Amino acid sequence: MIYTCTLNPSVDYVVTAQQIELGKLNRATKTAYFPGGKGINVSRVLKRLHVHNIALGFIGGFTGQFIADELKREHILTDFITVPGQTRLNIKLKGEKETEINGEGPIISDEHKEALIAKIKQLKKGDILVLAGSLPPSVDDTFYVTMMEEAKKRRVAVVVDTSGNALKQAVAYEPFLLKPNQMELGELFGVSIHSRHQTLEYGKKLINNGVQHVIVSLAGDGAILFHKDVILVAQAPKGIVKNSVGAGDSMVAGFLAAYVNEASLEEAFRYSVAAGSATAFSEDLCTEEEVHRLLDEVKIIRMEERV
Ligand SMILES: Nc1ncnc2c1ncn2[C@@H]1O[C@H](COP(=O)(O)OP(=O)(O)OP(=O)(O)O)[C@@H](O)[C@H]1O
Ligand SMILES: O=P(O)(O)OC[C@@]1(O)O[C@H](CO)[C@@H](O)[C@@H]1O
Repeated sequence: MIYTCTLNPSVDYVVTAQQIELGKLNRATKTAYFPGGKGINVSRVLKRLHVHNIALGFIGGFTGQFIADELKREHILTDFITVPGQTRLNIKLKGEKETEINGEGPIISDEHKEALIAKIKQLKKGDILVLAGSLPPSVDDTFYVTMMEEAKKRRVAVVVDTSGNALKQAVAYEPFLLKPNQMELGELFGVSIHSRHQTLEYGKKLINNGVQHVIVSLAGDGAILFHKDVILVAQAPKGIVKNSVGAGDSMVAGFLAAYVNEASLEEAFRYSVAAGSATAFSEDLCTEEEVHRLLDEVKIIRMEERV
């Protein structure tokens, strides 16, 4: 079974306006709410790709209830821990450019943290655990470490899609998959990456440190997959970007969906990039139909060098 874990879910409030001027009254031309948070996005895309999964994490208040209701409506299994306070509302402003304002999230008590660890202790060898997104302010980075330790003891494969210190600490646990974007890859090594050469250098370092698969996402420029035997470079399909929120999460879901269906590494990577781009070209997350439509448009080059 695949478990996604979103410690800090969100309701994504997407506001479209022709012009956004700070300090003025701006009127939206369109508004929409989506259940959000990185792990929840992974769960929603996996389900659309017919892969059963269970969403874990903390939810609270009317916003948390909205997430639970929406996932239920989409027939996604959940095993959330309900906490006092409100799940955050993240604002996604779509004017000429995309601007995001992410909330902080509720306070999580020690009792609720332990309840989540107890759920991780129920996972079994062969399960996959996706740890995705930021941590609420009351949960420190070592919480991901505790979860990874429990997962490792049980030979559960771990996927990590987060940033900052939490991402840095994940490397030592030899995760199955890391999906940093170029900026997050740089942050991992305390550098800022500006060239393909540097992306290759630091991606390879992660593999040499024991990470099994690394996908560095490069937005409209595609992505690079690193594995000990091969490096694959993908060009993203061209299209009109409607919403890049969740594109990276869709990549994670696409890769896992293909992997559990025993696709080759190259096929899984192709599926991953197609899913990322399909989300970028959609208002909400991608649909299976759109992912399949884009598959042939993902151009992959196999690099000769081994890591
Ligand atoms: N402009 C675009 N055109 C085509 N594909 C895109 C575009 N932007 C994103 N994608 C697709 O989505 C994938 C992930 O994008 P990106 O690198 O922006 O992820 P991210 O930074 O993790 O995003 P997020 O945190 O918003 O989910 C890319 O590898 C690509 O396949
Ligand atoms: O604040 P975090 O946890 O880093 O990111 C949260 C978030 O921006 O990520 C998802 C897109 O990847 C959105 O659904 C959500 O609002």
